[in-house]
Amino acid sequence: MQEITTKQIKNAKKIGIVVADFNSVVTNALLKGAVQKLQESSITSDQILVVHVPGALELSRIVKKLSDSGLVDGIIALGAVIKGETNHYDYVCKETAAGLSQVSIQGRVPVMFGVLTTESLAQAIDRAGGKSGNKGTECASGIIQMLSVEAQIDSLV
Ligand SMILES: Nc1c(NC[C@H](O)[C@H](O)[C@H](O)CO)[nH]c(=O)[nH]c1=O
Ligand SMILES: CC(=O)[C@@H](O)COP(=O)(O)O
Repeated sequence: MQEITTKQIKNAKKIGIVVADFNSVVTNALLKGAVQKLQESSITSDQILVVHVPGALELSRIVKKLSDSGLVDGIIALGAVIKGETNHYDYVCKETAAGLSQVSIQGRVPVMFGVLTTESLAQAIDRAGGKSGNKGTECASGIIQMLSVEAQIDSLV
């Protein structure tokens, strides 16, 4: 049985991080966690490109543009969608998830879904470096794994 396992990425890869500024107290914490984890994985600052967008709904368009550009080898999309009084939350969550998933599956590079979708600000804070971890850190680990796995598959072709 041949198994493709997670390894450090070999070649100098560039990672794009597209971050929504809506709920920036939370999304900046996600960004910090992602950058810190990438640097712990030997990714230098020169290999990281950070792009800001207004809100979660704008992530998909810019992630696709960045994916198509050839500037990066993988992308982390970060956002924080927090439920309000109306059902607008449902639309923002659904369309953001669908858009990013489409870009990841059909686009040039893998995209990690680092968009929190929570019932409250407290829940979001817990997941941006609080007691429930940091979704940005998780996505940084994930993109490293994806780049390694994809490179290993390519080497078998
Ligand atoms: N309510 C949240 C939003 N709403 C804004 C949308 O994402 C979008 O920017 C607007 O509809 C204009 O197109 N965005 C978040 O990221 N988080 C929210 O909680
Ligand atoms: C997720 C949202 O769009 C939300 O913040 C909007 O708040 P509201 O439903 O109270 O208008």
